[in-house]
Amino acid sequence: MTATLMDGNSLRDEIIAGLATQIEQMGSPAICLATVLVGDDGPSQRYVKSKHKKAGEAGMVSRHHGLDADATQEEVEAVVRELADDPSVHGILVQLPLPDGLDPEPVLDLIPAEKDVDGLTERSMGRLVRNRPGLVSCTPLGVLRLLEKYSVPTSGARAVVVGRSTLVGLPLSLLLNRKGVDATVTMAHSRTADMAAVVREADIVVGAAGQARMITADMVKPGAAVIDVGVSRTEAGIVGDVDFDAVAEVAGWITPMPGGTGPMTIACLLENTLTAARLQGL
Ligand SMILES: Nc1nc(=O)c2c([nH]1)NC[C@@H]1CN(c3ccc(C(=O)N[C@@H](CCC(=O)O)C(=O)O)cc3)C=[N+]21
Repeated sequence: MTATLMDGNSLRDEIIAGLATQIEQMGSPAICLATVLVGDDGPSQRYVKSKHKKAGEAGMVSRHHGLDADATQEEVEAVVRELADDPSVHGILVQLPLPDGLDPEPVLDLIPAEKDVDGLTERSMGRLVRNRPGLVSCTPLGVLRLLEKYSVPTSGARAVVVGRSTLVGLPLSLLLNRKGVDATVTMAHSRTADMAAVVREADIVVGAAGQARMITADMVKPGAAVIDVGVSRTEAGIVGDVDFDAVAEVAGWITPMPGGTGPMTIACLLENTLTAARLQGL
């Protein structure tokens, strides 16, 4: 393998240790992250569990609200409303997707901007677009931290983000385009014509489409940084958007999967929770 491995696990540990120190210096206030999970999806339960474990390591407290898969819209909204009104809760994360039949939009609308540790509400997304300070989606933040940590040049670089989800692709494109990061960003998606040619232009490629191993070695410019955010469930387990083994022979940097952007998402969620607590006057 020729590419430098971008190790999300070790950077996560570093970030969490830093958070623990900061919280200790604040006098160890009870900073609380609340998660809401509807249904009994296995992987979602695992992610949520891991979020709670890491919150503890950062010196935070956490709360979980699990609802049955057949919970009604009103029941889900009641839980979120209660957390929104509870001054001892600083961050609220509603695990997406919600089961079929539930509309996420009115649920997310109930999260106050200062508790929106996922950066998904209209207020948070609006602030991001308008370049105002606010909470930003954790996975895109994690991608930026990895690029920074490994000194991947971004200014003037061509970045191609494959996937346009509101959770990852869209906010990440905006962040890469920001002053200070200064990449030239292309948002590619399922209707992009000649995807291979578009990706081949990129100095930074982010796979965030959820299409198993769609980014192949022939699509990658030698020396490019390749970041895998994709999560596809296959019979062989969870598979990323990047054809890792072959791409690692071409790329300059590459994230492993697992061990790349997943752990970074959790680290940045906790970072956002501390920011949220401070926004609330802690
Ligand atoms: N409102 C909301 N916010 C989210 O941030 C959110 C969400 N909904 N829905 C689902 C996705 C997925 N997600 C992951 C988090 C951590 C890992 C992670 O830590 N993965 C480990 C492996 C874990 C395993 O193998 O199960 C790794 O990549 O090393 C993966 C995926 C957050 N998401």
